[in-house]
Amino acid sequence: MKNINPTTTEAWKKLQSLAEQKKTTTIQSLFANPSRYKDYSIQFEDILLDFSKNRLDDEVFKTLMDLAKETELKSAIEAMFSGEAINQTENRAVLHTALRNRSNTPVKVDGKDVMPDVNAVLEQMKKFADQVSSGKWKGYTDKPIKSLVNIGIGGSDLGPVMVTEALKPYQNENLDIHFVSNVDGTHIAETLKKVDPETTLFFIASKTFTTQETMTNAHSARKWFLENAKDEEAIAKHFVALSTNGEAVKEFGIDPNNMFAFWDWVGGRYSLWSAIGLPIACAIGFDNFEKLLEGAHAMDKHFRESDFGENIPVILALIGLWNTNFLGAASEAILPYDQYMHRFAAYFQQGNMESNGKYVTRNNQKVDYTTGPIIWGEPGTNGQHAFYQLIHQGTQLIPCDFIAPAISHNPVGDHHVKLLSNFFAQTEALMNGKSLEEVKAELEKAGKSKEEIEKLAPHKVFEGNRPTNSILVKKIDPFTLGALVAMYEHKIFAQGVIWNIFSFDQWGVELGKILAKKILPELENDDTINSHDSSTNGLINAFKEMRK
Ligand SMILES: O=P(O)(O)OC[C@H]1O[C@H](O)[C@@H](O)[C@@H](O)[C@@H]1O
Repeated sequence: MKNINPTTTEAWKKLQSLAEQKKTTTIQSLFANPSRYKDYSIQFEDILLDFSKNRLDDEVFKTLMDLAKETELKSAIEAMFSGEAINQTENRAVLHTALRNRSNTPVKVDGKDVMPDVNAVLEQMKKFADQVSSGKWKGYTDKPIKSLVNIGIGGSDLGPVMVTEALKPYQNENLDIHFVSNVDGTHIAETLKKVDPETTLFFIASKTFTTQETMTNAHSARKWFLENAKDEEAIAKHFVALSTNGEAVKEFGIDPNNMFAFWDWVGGRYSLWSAIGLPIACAIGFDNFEKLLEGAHAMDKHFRESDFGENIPVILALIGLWNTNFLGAASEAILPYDQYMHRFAAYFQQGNMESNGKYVTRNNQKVDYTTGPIIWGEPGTNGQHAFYQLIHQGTQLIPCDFIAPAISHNPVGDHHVKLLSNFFAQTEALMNGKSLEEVKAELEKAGKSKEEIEKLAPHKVFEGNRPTNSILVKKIDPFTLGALVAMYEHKIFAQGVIWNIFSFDQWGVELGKILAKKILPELENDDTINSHDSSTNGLINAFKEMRK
C-alpha cells in the first residue's frame, strides 16, 4: 500500500473549498432535483442504501470519488484481498475475506494457498456444531448439551454476541447461549448460576490465549466444573478452545482434538467468520452460519469488483470522510430499528474505533487531520427517548445510519409499522427540521399569547440539515446480516486507506494492560504504595484501606 498524505491530493484541497462554498446549501434544497433519490440510492441483494439525505451534491460526490482514486484505494483493496502483508506494524496479511471465500479461489500468503486450511477448519466446525445441535455431543454424565458459554473478550466476544443476538430467531430451541467477557467476577458468577455443569459446553475463545480477562474466567470456569465433575478426563467433553495458539491451549488442558484453529492473518475484531464463530454455528446451526459467510462473500465481491460510484462500502466511507474531515463531525451514530440488533453498534465500536482510532500515518508521522470518529448508538426507538434530543438540537453534527428490516421476525399487531413510521420520520425530521415561522404559526394556532410565543418559539425550532443514511433491508436473516457486517468492515478499511493509517493493528490497547500487570501485585500485599504519582498512590492506598 502506498503512502499518500490525503491532504496533499487535489481532491482534498477541492473538497475543502467546496465545503466552504456550499456551507449554506441545505440537504432539503438538493431535493429540487427530481431524481435525487434515484441517483443517490443503491440496491444490493436485499439491501437498499439511500444516501440522498446527505450534504452532498454531484460535484462533491465526484470529488470524493477522485479522492479515492488519488489515494489509490483500488490497489489497496487488491492488496488486502490478495494476501499482501498490509498490516505492516505486525507484518501480517489481512484475510478475513478468505474465511468466507465461498468461491474457493486460491488466496496465497507467502506463496501458500490458505483455502485448504480454511476449509478444513470449517469442516471440523460443521461436524462439531452438528453434533452439539443434534444432541449427539454428550456431557460427562451422558446428557446432551443444553448451555453454551463463550468465554472471550473484544473480538473474541463481541462478534459472537452481536450475531447470536441478531439471529436469535434462528437459534436452536434446545440450546441457550451465554457470554462471559468482563474480568469482574460478577460476570462469570452470575453466568454459572444459570447453567448446569453436566450439560454445559465452554468455548474458550482467544486469538492469543494469553488475554488476562479470558484466562482468568476460563480458569474459574474450569475450577467450578471440576468441583462438580471431579474428574479431569471430563474436561474434554465440556471445554473447547478457539485460538491461534496451540501450545497455550494444550497447557490449559484442552484436548487438541477440541481446538479449532485460526491464523495470525485474522484480526480479532474481524474474526467472527473464523473458528471464533463456532458458538454461532452451534447456536443457529452450521447451514445458517454458512449463509452468514455467503452474505459477507457477496459483499466482498461487490466491494472488490464494483466501480466506486456504485460501490456501497466505498460510498459510505467517502460520505463518512466528508462529514468528518470537511463538515466537522466528531462522531457517527449507528441506529438499528431492530431489537435483535441491539449489540450492532457496540460491535462496530470496536470495529471502527480499534481500527481507525490512530494518529500516526503509514509514513510514521503524526496526522494533521481527523481520523476515525467516535461510534455509538442504541436501537430505535429507545434512542429516540434518550439521546435524539442532542442529534436534533445539539451543537454537534452527528451523522446517523438508520437501519431497518421491512419484515419483522415478530409481526405482532401493528408494532412493525409503528416502528418503521419512526424510522422514516426521523430522517425526514433531521433533514427538514422546523423553521421559526412554522413554530410561530403552530403556537398561534394553539392559541398561545404573543408573549408565550416569543418565549417558547426559539426552543421549538429544529435547524434540520442533519445528514443521515438509511439502510432498509428485506429481513435480518443470516445472509443479509453477513452482507451488512462486511459492508461496514470494508467501509472502515477504505477510510483507513484514505486516512493513510494502519487499520489492522491495535497498539493503543497495550499500555493500560502493562500498567495493570505492574499494579496487580501491589494490590495483593498490605504495604503502603508510593511508586506512582500522588493520585494513583492515593487511590491505591485508599482502596486498600477500604478493604480492611
Ligand atoms: O482474542 P484475544 O487474543 O483474547 O484478544 C481479545 C482482544 O484483546 C485486545 O483488546 C485487542 O487485541 C482486541 O483486538 C482483541 O480482540
